[in-house]
Amino acid sequence: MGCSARYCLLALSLCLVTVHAFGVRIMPKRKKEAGTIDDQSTSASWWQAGTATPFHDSGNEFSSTHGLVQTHPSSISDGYSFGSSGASANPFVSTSGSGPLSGSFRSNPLPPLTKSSNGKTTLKHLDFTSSATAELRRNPALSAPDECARACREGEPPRICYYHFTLEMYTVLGAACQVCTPNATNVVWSHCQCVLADGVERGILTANRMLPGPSIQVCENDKVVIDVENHMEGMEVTIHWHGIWQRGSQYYDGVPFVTQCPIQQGNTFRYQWQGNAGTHFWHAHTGLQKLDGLYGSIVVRQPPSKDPNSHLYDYDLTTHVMLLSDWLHEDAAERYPGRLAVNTGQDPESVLINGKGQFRDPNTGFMTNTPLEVFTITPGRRYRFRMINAFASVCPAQLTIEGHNLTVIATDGEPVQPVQVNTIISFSGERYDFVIEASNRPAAYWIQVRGLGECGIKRAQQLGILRYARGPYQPSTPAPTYDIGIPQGVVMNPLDARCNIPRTDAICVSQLKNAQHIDPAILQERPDVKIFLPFRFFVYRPEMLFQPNTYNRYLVAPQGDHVISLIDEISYMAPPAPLISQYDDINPEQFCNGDNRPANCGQNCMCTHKVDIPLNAVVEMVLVDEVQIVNLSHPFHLHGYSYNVIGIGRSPDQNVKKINLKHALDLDRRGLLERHLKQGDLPPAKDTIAVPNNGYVVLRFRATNPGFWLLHCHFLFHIVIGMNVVLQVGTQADLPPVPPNFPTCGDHLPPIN
Ligand SMILES: NCCC(=O)NCCc1ccc(O)c(O)c1
Repeated sequence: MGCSARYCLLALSLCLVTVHAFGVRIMPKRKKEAGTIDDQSTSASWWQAGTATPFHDSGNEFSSTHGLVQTHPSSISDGYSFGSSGASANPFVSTSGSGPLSGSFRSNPLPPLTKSSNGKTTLKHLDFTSSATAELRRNPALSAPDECARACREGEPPRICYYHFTLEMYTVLGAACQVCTPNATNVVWSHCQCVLADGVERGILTANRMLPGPSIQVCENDKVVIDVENHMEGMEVTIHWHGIWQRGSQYYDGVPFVTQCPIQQGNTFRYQWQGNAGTHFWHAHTGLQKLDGLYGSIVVRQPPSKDPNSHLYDYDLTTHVMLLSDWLHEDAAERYPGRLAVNTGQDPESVLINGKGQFRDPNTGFMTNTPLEVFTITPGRRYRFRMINAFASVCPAQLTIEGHNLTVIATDGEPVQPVQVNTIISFSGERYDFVIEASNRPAAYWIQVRGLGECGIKRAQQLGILRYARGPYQPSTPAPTYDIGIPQGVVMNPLDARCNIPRTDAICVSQLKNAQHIDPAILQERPDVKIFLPFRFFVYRPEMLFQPNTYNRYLVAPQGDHVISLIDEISYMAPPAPLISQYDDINPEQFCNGDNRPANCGQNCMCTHKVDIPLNAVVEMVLVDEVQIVNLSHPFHLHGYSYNVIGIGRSPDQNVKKINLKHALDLDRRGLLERHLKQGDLPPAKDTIAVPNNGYVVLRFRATNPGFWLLHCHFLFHIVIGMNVVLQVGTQADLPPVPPNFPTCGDHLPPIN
């Protein structure tokens, strides 16, 4: 079969790649499969006809796909043993280092995972041998990523965990895919730079040529150091560590012009922080870069004795992170400010699970046959999974796993009393940790992630596989489709947000109970500070927006409205220099808030929205949805804190069709805002919460972390049109000093000579 080079390079499952002295020769591995398209040589994508099939190598349980070791060969050899059941070996034992890091250790009876050149076990998709070797060699105090991803033990000394992210413009299905895809002898190339995504070629942005970028997995009290080296042509960047409170490291929160100057092209910026426990993630906070691929997971583990839910699971594996993202087949910038005729709106084409998936072209019906993500479990064991919603679009994500209940044990890094559900709906920026018991028939089961809301139009979804070790690779049931999915059963976080009625079909976030002690001051009747923040869009009339000599920003929403975002009638504009490090360089007139609106600031009032909060105050915030678009609930993320979710609701007044600030204030006056403050109420702690459309949420926190903290809708396109506000907690005097040689920036407007 004279297969064209291009096709074979892409169609990994059909071809063997044999390396000869003269180069790479490509040969058919087996006869063409029924339904396989064998001439897509002109296509930029990796297609097959028919339904989704999990990609796997020829039956070797320890094989990887395209050089990435995706799953643990066996949870026995690769588990963190947190329970009494089952001794486990930690796979991340440094051959040169201090020996076994977990309590129990037994030799691995199975073939080893990929070995890197230094002989360490590596997991490429976690970048556990990082590109940081130079710094690591220079400084023996630093631990490598694979040394830090370990079981955490009380009394064990903390480490300094070092990461190096090289940010670049890169490509899905680029030429790297020619040199390190799996081959006949299953040689695994541990640093394969091939990014497959959903099998559709496009330009992307990457950290270390990976999608998602490197995973940061450490123990509580470890110090995390990340050198971010920006080589994206003509782009500046900051990285935000979503969920990390940055107490004492306020300068490293990664918000452009709030906590730092953006990192210029060619520059390296060193972030340093200590992580609060939980499932978090990192992502670019500049422009639209996050949607083009700049994100990755963060897991800060604890000794089991410190996790109130540790008795519920046996394993907390490094590979059981489930990062969900939405995916376009073009640069995100193509959708901003937005188009009117084709590719309108901002809805994604596709969804990825840990950067993997397949895509069915709605026009041709052809499906790419790139690998699906596979999570391996062993019968009888209980596993902690850590789900991260890294979506950028407005679509909620619905996760369902065939044949398995999900026991939710934490959200946004904070433990909750366990609740059992069958499906989890999450919004951009949220995390849900759940336990799966491998108690079903040993087989392979579908994982379905559906994009809801606006994503229903394109029916964007993705599949993954939950596989029992030594069982079959392929689920025996037909692949769930968008319309005929896995039965949803009990829903975590129902879209209808009907939260103040007893119901058996759903559990709201406000019905979760915190699994930890709550500061009694949080539950006192009157908070020290109460802030009502209504938010909405302002819709421009074209005559106003395109007034000659004016250049106001805008987003073309899905229905063609030209909008900006308002919080308390203000659209956030970043100042020209960072608040935290160059406060005095900023013209005070730049600042504003609801009580201090600039003179003549019209309906599209744009300024640096800043609300001042005294240090240590008990703060209550009421976020009120004045957008009032059915099916659109905005997830608000607060930097620097977790808040307690005191209440979620809608107007109890049947005559009120639409909630607004005035009505919310009235409800509050009449004591009708839902607040769970009774003795024994245990409002859960979160850092990202969806405000139900036409509803409100009541949040509280004690402002013990001084700094400049962004509070914003986590939808990416709403951030860039101003749905943000900065909370300044305390004063400059409460903050640690600016790190030495902290980069500066600002306007350059010298006198004209
Ligand atoms: N009567 C208000 C009309 C309005 O606000 N139109 C905007 C709708 C919108 C904006 C941004 C989005 O991302 C989105 O999905 C929808």
